[in-house]
Amino acid sequence: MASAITIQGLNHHFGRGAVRRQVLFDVALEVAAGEIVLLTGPSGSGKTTLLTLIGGLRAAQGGSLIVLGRQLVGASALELTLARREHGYIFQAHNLHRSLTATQNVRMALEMRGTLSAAEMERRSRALLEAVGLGDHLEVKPAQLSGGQKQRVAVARALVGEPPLLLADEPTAALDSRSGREVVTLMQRLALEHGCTILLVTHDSRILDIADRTLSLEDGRLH
Ligand SMILES: Nc1ncnc2c1ncn2[C@@H]1O[C@H](COP(=O)(O)OP(=O)(O)OP(=O)(O)O)[C@@H](O)[C@H]1O
Repeated sequence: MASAITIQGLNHHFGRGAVRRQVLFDVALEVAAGEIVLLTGPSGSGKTTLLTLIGGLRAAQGGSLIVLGRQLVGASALELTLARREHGYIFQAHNLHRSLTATQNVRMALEMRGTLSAAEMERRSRALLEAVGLGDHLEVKPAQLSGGQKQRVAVARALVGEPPLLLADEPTAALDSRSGREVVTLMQRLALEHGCTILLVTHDSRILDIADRTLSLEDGRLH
């Protein structure tokens, strides 16, 4: 099967001079297209750092990091921007726009790509919000939604463009067990229906069963 992510010899340091500190050590990882991989590990072990490197949200410093066929080590700012457009990304904090409704928040992910008509973007955004159980909250702004509902809007926004790669950082941390289960089931369905590859950072033992494989990062080393 084709590879979605191939990492070899990836190291990462934060800071300069005397405060320079290494947080990732010689990471090697191969994730096949369509695979669901969970990444666990203690707080501070480097999970978010690794996810943001794979997502092109920070520049990789050395080694080799090939994501959806693009080499991200040494990539220009433009190349990283192009890479980011191919990923769905769900953050720990939902990062919704406060002034936009749920539907507008989801639509934004499609508007950035600029390939669909306004009517089609509206249709897909509404359909996905309905799929995550927010059909009654389409025109509501984030302030009127619960934490779990906001996170479901964020999930809909990440999935609406049917990305080939979904990167999620603790997507269920703020959710009760029922909404957490709904959110991961939705991701799993996307993976099956569209061959989407999923890399998910989690401490949530309730969702470990959705994984094809679980990896552990400890002190910046992958096990
Ligand atoms: N921008 C930064 N500058 C300096 N150090 C950082 C920066 N971001 C993270 N670190 C440090 O790098 C290490 C790894 O952090 P990271 O956020 O990747 O861990 P994590 O495994 O995701 O933790 P958590 O489970 O608590 O979210 C930590 O020691 C952290 O303090």
